[in-house]
Amino acid sequence: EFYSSTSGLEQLFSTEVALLEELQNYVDEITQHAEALQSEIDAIRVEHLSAMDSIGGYLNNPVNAFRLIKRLHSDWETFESSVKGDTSRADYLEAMAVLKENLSYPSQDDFVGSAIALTRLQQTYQLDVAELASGMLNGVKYGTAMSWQDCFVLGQHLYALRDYNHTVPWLQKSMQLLGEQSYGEEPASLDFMEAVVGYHQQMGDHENALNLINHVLAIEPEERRHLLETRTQLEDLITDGVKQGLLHTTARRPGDYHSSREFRMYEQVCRGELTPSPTAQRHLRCRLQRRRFDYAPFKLEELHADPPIVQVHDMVSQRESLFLQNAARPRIQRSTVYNQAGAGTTAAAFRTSQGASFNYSQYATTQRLSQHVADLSGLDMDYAENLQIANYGIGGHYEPHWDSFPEHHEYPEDDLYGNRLATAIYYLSDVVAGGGTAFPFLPLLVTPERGSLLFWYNLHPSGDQDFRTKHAACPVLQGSKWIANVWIRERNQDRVRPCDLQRNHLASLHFKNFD
Ligand SMILES: O=C(O)CCC(=O)C(=O)O
Ligand SMILES: [Fe+2]
Repeated sequence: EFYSSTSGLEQLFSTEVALLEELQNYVDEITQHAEALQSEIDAIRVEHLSAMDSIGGYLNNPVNAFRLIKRLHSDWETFESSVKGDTSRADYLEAMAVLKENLSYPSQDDFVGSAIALTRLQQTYQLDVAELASGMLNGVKYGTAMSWQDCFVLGQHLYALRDYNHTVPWLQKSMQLLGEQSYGEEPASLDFMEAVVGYHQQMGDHENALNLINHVLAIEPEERRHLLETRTQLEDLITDGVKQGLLHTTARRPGDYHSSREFRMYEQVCRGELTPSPTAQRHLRCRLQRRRFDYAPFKLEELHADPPIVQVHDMVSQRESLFLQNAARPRIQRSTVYNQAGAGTTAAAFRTSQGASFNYSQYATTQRLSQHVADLSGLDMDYAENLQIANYGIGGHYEPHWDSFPEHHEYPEDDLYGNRLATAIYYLSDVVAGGGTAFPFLPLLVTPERGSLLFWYNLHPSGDQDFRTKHAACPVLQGSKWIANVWIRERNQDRVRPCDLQRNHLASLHFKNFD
């Protein structure tokens, strides 16, 4: 399970704010010092300028003679000692040492995790590297463009992660951006490009290796003659269609879930490319469902007929959503981001593993969440697990899974609850882009809508797992996603879900080992 959270990033952002402030202090101090010295220099220069007309005449003036001697006797010493006595550098380093003890810093895992999240988004939503690097998402400008160094570091890490397919376009982009720099044709830049040729060669990406060599040779044909031999080799490899190198030898194994048909379907559902057929949707209705007492009826939208999946709108108010987010925020902050001294657990994480768990009785709001599900489903909430609140940041996701436990699941000895009969997910936020709940087999994509509730049964009436209910949280492309999960167990629910003695799970068995 890989979640990532925005609350972690907020902590890192404050880290950078503090670092920036300290560095600004330092720069202000040295600027002040430099300005003081500069005005001394200027004054002496003016003096010299007027002396230039006639040095003899100038020095014959006793006042000028005195001033020259006085400057050399004491002023220059003052300048020197003001440089010697400048504590700004030491002050800065000292302040930094203290800051590092107390601030949150990302770990190596966070760095790798954020690089993976970026390529996950690229993969799932088929984003264009050029667009992404320019700070655009789906044609919308979301941030600053990436530098050639950003692209290079990302490429390098993908290389280290052996994700060569993603490495290639990032290195390519990096070199293109480097070529466009004012210093792009300087020897140091060309040396760098030569080194990157090596990466492309290792990966067996002959085309990009050749392009880069040609680029370098066009700028320095004489100095880079040693590349000619490699160029010929590459040309031959391309002509002969030779496939060698890491790109080809480290291809994904056939058993890899990420290259399975099921996973590709999941990604297509996330992108909105795979949707239920009009026939399947024809009988779906929106309706108002009456409630006990005089509560407003549920605004119920049928999303899928068999297995039935409904989304109920306007269940939780904006205020309640924010209350729940704030209640969960301090508790989902995990220690994957730690401070550099290695002492603190204060900092937040890119990954929220399980989110935070709440007893329904803890707050009036959590009680209401439970009551709504009881009213809607008629199920006995005494047999529900604690409420689980989770937050996904950019790239945060949950790959396809069943909420129900498999047939041979080992329940605790004294288990009174049984399998997870039903799932209810409250969406506690809208999501700007991505972050839908995908059911790859149906194939249904549910768009998170703040305040709504998604509900379905994970088990057939026989108690067998309904394998059609496999679902996932698509990666968040933009924004932050908050949900609250309600899982209701199967015990004592017979009044609402009478047990079927027939094993009627054949309809879903096909999806058990799909691919
Ligand atoms: O976040 C979602 O949309 C789905 C979450 C989920 O499936 C789960 O937490 O089990
Ligand atoms: Fe789930």
